[in-house]
Amino acid sequence: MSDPLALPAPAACRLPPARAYTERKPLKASRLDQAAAKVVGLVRVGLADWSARRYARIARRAASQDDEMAALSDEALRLRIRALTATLRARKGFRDADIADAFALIREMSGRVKGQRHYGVQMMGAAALLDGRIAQMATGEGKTLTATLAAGTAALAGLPVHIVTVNDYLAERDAEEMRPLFAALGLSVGVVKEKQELPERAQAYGCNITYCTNKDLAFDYLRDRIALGQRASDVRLKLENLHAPESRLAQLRLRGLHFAIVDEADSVLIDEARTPLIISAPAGSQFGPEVLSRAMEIAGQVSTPEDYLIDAAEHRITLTETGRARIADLAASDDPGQDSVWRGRVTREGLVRQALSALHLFHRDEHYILRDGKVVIVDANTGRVMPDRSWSDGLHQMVEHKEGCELSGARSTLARMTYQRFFRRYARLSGMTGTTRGVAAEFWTVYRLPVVRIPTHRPVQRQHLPDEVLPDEGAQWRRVIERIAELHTRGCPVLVGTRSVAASARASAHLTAAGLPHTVLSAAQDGQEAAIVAEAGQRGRITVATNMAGRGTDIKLGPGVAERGGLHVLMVERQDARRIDDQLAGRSGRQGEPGCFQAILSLDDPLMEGSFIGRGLARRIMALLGPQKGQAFGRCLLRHAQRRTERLHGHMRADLLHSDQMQDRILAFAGHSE
Ligand SMILES: Nc1ncnc2c1ncn2[C@@H]1O[C@H](COP(=O)(O)OP(=O)(O)OP(=O)(O)O)[C@@H](O)[C@H]1O
Repeated sequence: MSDPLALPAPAACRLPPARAYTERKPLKASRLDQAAAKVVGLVRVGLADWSARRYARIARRAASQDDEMAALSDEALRLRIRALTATLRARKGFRDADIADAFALIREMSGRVKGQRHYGVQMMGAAALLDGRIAQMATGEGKTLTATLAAGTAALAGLPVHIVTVNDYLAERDAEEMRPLFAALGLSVGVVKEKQELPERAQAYGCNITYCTNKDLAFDYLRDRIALGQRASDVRLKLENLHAPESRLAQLRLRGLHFAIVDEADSVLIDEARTPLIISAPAGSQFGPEVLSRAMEIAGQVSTPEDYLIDAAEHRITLTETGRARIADLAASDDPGQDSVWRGRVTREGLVRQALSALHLFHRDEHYILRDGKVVIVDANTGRVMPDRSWSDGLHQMVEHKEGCELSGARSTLARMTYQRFFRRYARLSGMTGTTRGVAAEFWTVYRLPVVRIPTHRPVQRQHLPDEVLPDEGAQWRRVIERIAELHTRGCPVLVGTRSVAASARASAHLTAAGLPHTVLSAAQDGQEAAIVAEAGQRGRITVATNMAGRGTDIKLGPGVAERGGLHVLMVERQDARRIDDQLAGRSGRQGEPGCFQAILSLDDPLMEGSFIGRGLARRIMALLGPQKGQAFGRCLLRHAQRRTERLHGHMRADLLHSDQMQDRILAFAGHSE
């Protein structure tokens, strides 16, 4: 970057500070510790967090230097940055006065290089990040720019910083957007991308500041752990590195876990924490198509609820005793030779369970798409494809078989862990999010992260219209199309939010039938993402998007759009958590701009599947209650279904963490706190 303000001594990658592979010791996992943390967590959430006052003081102190900073020549500003770097490196920890000085300098530099000066509330948020907290800042408040203050200060102090986002698109976008500012501060910026090999990754992590996704980061750490082996102590690693140039450290991607700023922290640390991270390697044996066909056949001959139970919410199939006996009979009957695969109970039942899962739990255009004859998983949280991931324990091959695709090789697990356990290993962890609704206590119990609410820069102008609940999908789409047509005529851009590729396709079909021009953004169209997002705020645009566009995307309003009420976000399916609804709403009304959020839903909503009341009965009650009370009843039902899913997911995370902690005892190698 040939930036006129860039420091001459430059963007070179620095050596890791003191420790060779820094990471924090695992948290204590005894029941007593956990119970105590739960109580503290609840108390913390209940009490006002006074630390926000301290952050406000830091912000004021930084702002008081504005005139002095503005008067500095570019050269004088560079000298001040050098002096500050020396001060920060000489100290242990961050003092408020130093933080204020750093913020004042970075803010001034940002104004000169990018034309964007950090607001006071952004400095408050950044101070919270440096203090190891979750800064709760409303959607659109500029968290990307906020992170630069904390990351810049920590990096000047010599800490390698990881800025963690939810997807490749955001990691790359944010890195490119902020690179000129960091370059001007003399800091190097690396981006970790999905397809990179080890040297490129190591180089990106070797920079002062690294933008990456939570998936890449956690998998790279897992791979490092495999390379390091069990119980490789820090001292031993340093010694090895001194004496043997080709030591294990040279095979590592990361430089340890020093300081992480997790953007969209609720998505990364809470929602994604339900899925374990597994590194696998090609396994020796694999079942051929005949065995998979036979499993599918048997799966077609058993029935629910006598033989098996489907738990759609937990994505689990449970065989009943009757089912087990039936499967044994079926497997034995047509197979007089008794192929050895079918003789063992565990293998036999495992195969049929996977076949049942492939048939009843994993649906095309929802959980996966077909691309170039391959099954490509769609991440339920981000709505994005994950081309290099596969389901474990033979499920992936079963789904491939169901779809008639060529079978990929079977894989066996090499290492496994959870996001909870991974992020807890950071010496300094912090995060930013638009909402912590319902999960603030969990941030504390699981990660020891307190939440601090940061005020908005300008008052929020977004209008929330009351939810409308229609009895069925047909009525819902008639109403949705009517509303979109009305907004389109007014020139208002509309973002229609769905939960799956299939729902987006349905929305698109309805819009086409109504003659409304629109664009679809989903896992199937991820290549054109930037272009679609850039256009979504223009006059009269209609964009249909899965939750791919529900987080982080910054839709800029075109000329004349603010006068027409800004972007109108229309949600047609409730999400698994209220927080995710809030995030979708937050695509409009950013930075104090006008905007509107509305949900038009139906009792056919996928969330209603596990509801205590059947859809038919719910429709009858709604009709009986009349328009107004019926609406209130419908809204109540859907909220209840959402809360049920939130609770269920909470239990799943707790279970996963518990089993992970058990494993930790076996797999852990010595990590040392700072
Ligand atoms: N200090 C500032 N001065 C001018 N513009 C700013 C400032 N801070 C942020 N912005 C602008 O505000 C918009 C929103 O920023 P950004 O996308 O970082 O918000 P966010 O808080 O991350 O949103 P979300 O919660 O949706 O992820 C961007 O267009 C950004 O350029």
